[in-house]
Amino acid sequence: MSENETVEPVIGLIGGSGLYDIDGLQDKEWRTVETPWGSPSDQLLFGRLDGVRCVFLPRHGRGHPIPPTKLNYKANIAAMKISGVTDIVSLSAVGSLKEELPPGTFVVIDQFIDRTIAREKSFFDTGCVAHVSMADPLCNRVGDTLEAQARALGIDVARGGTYLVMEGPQFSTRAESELYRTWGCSVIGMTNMPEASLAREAEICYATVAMVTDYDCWHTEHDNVSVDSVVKIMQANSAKAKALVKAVIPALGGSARPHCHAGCDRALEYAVITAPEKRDPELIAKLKTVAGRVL
Ligand SMILES: CSC[C@H]1O[C@H](OP(=O)(O)O)[C@H](O)[C@@H]1O
Ligand SMILES: Nc1ncnc2[nH]cnc12
Repeated sequence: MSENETVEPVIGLIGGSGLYDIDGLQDKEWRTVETPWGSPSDQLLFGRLDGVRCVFLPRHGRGHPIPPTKLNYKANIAAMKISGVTDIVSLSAVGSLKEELPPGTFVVIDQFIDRTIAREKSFFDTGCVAHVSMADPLCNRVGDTLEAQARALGIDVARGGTYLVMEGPQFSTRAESELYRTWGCSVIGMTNMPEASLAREAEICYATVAMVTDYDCWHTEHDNVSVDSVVKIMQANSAKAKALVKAVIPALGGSARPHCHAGCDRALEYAVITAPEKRDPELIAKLKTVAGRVL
């Protein structure tokens, strides 16, 4: 895409715990999308909202059969790219690491600390090496829209904050929770990395609405996190989450837009370092589905 070209936005939504479908889409159709990295968590739900094309993926699959470590993050992001998605909104349940972020708050985060240890983190590999910038790991343009729409709906929203990504599936020990608090982290969850870094490699804008469901296990006046409490709060939040999705899709996709001013859609511009004659043709063929613009 040249500097002056515009892009027709297609909005991707990745629904986390408690969000396995979305209402109000027109021309809804669940479709199987295969990728060179295997199958995504489930079929993808294609549809339109106010004329804007959107694609929904339940991150853990419908019925939540897949744990955070076993998610095929590469297939999930590749399936979004293959489906033409330009902007991803991740909707995720998180624990709060700050007193001032009580359950029910929506946090439009702006940073990650990635403590995961058992996940494949890059589409690139031996035979084609690339290093993208993750200094600003979330798309500010999409984040601004999420914040503005949430405020307009009267949702309690905080802008900015660091999401600590833990491996799981067990929740944190109290010592870990306290440690992450001393690091200044705002919220904790198990899924948004490497999802966000793979979206960056695929040049898809990516932002997260982290929906606080609990105070993890550090707060002396609140119960320790449990699945039961997460699900209860997600159910209580679901009307707000649905309203936000309905508002954000037309706000992000209402008209053709130029390049993302945050630069996410050109993240690979100077990232590939492997000399053309040293590239592995088999890997390049796979990579063309996500990084075709620069290969
Ligand atoms: C069911 S509580 C733990 C679970 O919830 C969050 O998932 P998601 O980010 O997909 O909403 C958290 O990261 C854990 O995977
Ligand atoms: N306290 C917590 N830790 C990790 N993931 C979560 N998802 C929701 N609450 C969480």
